[in-house]
Amino acid sequence: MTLTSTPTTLVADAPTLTADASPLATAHSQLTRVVAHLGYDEGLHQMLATPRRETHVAVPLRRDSGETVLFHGFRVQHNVSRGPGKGGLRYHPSVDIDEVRALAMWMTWKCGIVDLPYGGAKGGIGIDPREYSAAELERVTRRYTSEIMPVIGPDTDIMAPDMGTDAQTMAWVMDTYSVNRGFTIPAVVTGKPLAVGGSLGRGTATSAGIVHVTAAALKEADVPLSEVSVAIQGFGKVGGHAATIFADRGARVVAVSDQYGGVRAADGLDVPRLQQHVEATGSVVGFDDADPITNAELLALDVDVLVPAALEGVLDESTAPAVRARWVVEGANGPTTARGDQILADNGVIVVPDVLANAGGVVVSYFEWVQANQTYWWSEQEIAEKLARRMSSAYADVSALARRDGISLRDAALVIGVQRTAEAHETRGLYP
Ligand SMILES: NC(=O)C1=CN([C@@H]2O[C@H](COP(=O)(O)OP(=O)(O)OC[C@H]3O[C@@H](n4cnc5c(N)ncnc54)[C@H](OP(=O)(O)O)[C@@H]3O)[C@@H](O)[C@H]2O)C=CC1
Ligand SMILES: O=C(O)CCC(=O)C(=O)O
Repeated sequence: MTLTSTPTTLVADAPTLTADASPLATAHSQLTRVVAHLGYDEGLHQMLATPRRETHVAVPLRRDSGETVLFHGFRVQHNVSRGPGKGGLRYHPSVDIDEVRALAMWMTWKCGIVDLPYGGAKGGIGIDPREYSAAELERVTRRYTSEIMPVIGPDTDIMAPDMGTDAQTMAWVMDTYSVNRGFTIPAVVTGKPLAVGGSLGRGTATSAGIVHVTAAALKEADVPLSEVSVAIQGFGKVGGHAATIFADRGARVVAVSDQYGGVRAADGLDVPRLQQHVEATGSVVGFDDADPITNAELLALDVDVLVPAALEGVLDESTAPAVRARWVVEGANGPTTARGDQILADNGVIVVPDVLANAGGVVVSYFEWVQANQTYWWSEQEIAEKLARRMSSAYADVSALARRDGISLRDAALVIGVQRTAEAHETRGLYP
């Protein structure tokens, strides 16, 4: 398991979530706006707002100590009109059915925006993975997979890593599913290790996509990527690789954070050295040649680009007014609440929305699934080129629609995702 255990000297930063930050409230409010823009009736609105299927399972764990603990696990298939459900599996203490519903809905729109033959799904377990050994996490993952076996599969619902899970987690899911079916079925999950049919480029795909859309947004203002400063909240699979790729492309990464706090260096952080520090200590906190900052301070830094790449709801009515970045590129799912979004728009901040900005992950997941189904693998360069084309084309479509209709990039992205989903419903004859 690559997740490090909690360093004993670190104290988690105060959570920034406030009352209007519920992910499901945010997702519903976004859908309501877009349905009004598209002029859909209430029946279609309700169909789009309601998950097709929700699975709630009890996941008991016998701890290494012999004690038994129980977790709640979920898998929500929000929509399957365009193809199988697709979306990550999250391990985090805040996971509950409403959060998973919101994340599943965002997956539906995301897959529509980048035109993948998928619907949207998401799963999660309310567990803090840092508190459990690798053996315990393996048992939890295998039990969860056994419980949801009837509703997942390479043609029905395909999982991938999200917060708190990784390639190893996907290998356990794949193995449990395959052993139960009697033969190896690599296409039941994506984001798995190369040794069991993973794809080159999946580990960095979400972050690479974030950098592609950032470059595209900057280009519209004639600003080169090599001239901007960037602050990134979250230094996990998405934020950590994004820091590396931004730095490799010449941008100045001036601040990063994790759940314990952040670090800042006005001239730019030495990202490779920072990665080594995190591998050794489990946190960005304590990195030398940098000043400590809190997560709240990071969100308010005077930078060109702010990338929230951790939790939902961090840019809300209390934090959004302090944002000084000109661009917010949403690496996380749902980092901005409806009120936060309005405040950013009023202040002239350009928001590249999650469903577009972080879609690189699911795009390369799709490539992984295609490769697994055809049992023929592509080179890293082929994948990088296909990803770049898909992200550039999605950004261009969204930006053109935003200009044409005089709406935000978020609304334009959601209009495309929602419209493609509704069209599939109606064409299949499922629309009542
Ligand atoms: N992985 C993927 O391919 C994709 C992920 N996403 C989204 O990106 C976001 C991050 O996912 P991912 O990088 O995979 O998850 P990881 O678990 O790999 O990393 C999460 C990061 O967020 C940090 N974090 C957790 N809580 C807080 C907090 N309260 N304040 C600040 N930072 C915090 C973690 O800190 P610490 O290390 O200290 O725990 C860690 O650095 C999520 O919203 C996810 O849904 C979206 C598309 C695809
Ligand atoms: O790669 C995938 O299938 C989905 C990743 C994910 O969970 C997300 O995009 O939010």
